Amino acid sequence: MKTRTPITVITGPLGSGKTTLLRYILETVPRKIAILMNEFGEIAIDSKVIEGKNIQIAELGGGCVCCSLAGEFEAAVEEILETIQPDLIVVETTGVAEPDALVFDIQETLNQVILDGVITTIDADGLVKYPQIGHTSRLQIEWADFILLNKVDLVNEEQLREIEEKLIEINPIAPIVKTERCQVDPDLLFGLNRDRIQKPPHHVHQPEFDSFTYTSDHLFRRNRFEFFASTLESEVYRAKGFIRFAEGSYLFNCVAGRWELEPFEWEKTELVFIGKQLETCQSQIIWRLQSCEE
Ligand SMILES: Nc1nc2c(ncn2[C@@H]2O[C@H](COP(=O)(O)OP(=O)(O)OP(=O)(O)O)[C@@H](O)[C@H]2O)c(=O)[nH]1
Repeated sequence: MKTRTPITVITGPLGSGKTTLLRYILETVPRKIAILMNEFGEIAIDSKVIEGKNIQIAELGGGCVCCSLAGEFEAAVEEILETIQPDLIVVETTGVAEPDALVFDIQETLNQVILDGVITTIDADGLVKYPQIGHTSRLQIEWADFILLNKVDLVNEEQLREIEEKLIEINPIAPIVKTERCQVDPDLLFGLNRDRIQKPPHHVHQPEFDSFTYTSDHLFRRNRFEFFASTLESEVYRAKGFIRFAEGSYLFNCVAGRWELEPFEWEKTELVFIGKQLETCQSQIIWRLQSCEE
């Protein structure tokens, strides 16, 4: 009998560290891994960030894997199995995806694979700034087999304890490991052998976030862009993408008001902004970006 290929699902709120975890797994786990990515926003940033490392990535288009892409997901898994025959498949969902429909799909409809586990990354800093755990994040925590309580470098012991209590209240069975930049013993992440069976989801998911993109072939003035990032409109919870200055190009990441730039080769500026009620500030943001261009 043919063995089933294990699938690991990485989920977690916007900007909590899913791509950071994936990059870390790819650096540390010496197995043939195929990646399936589903991103929110018209331009796929995350798949570009992890590309080029001799790994196979399949992108699921601009929709949410938990709602509109079920058929596409199944087709992508089948294609990966046929063409790559990986040791394992890792799925990174969007921060706004609810994992229940996906888990149900993997467990019930895909008989060549087996769900190894759901790993949820949690942004400790984000939860200190926005302590209310919304419906989607709650499901991401509830369905986790393993939780990375990430960004511990940005909060204090007391805050960490409070967050941990909230997580245990929602999910008393998943182990919680506290991490900085998702650095965890990779052996803990695989072989979880999930045995909880997902009931058919009653899915009424309507993502509360929206997004828009900005692309440009111009170079940006770094000092102006840094000012722009530091004063980014509070409607934007998450921004990411590539930015080109005269001295080189960078990966830009911004979550809950905190931003960073990491050197990254890319030929044009491509930015995605994700937040709530973005229509109120979109034209202002675009105007401010244009005034950062050389
Ligand atoms: N200070 C700090 N920053 C972190 C940590 N983990 C991740 N980050 C940063 O947080 C930002 C978002 O991380 P990502 O891994 O891109 O988050 P994500 O969950 O993939 O984001 P989405 O796919 O947009 O939901 C990046 O700037 C990371 O470098 C951490 O432990 N500490």
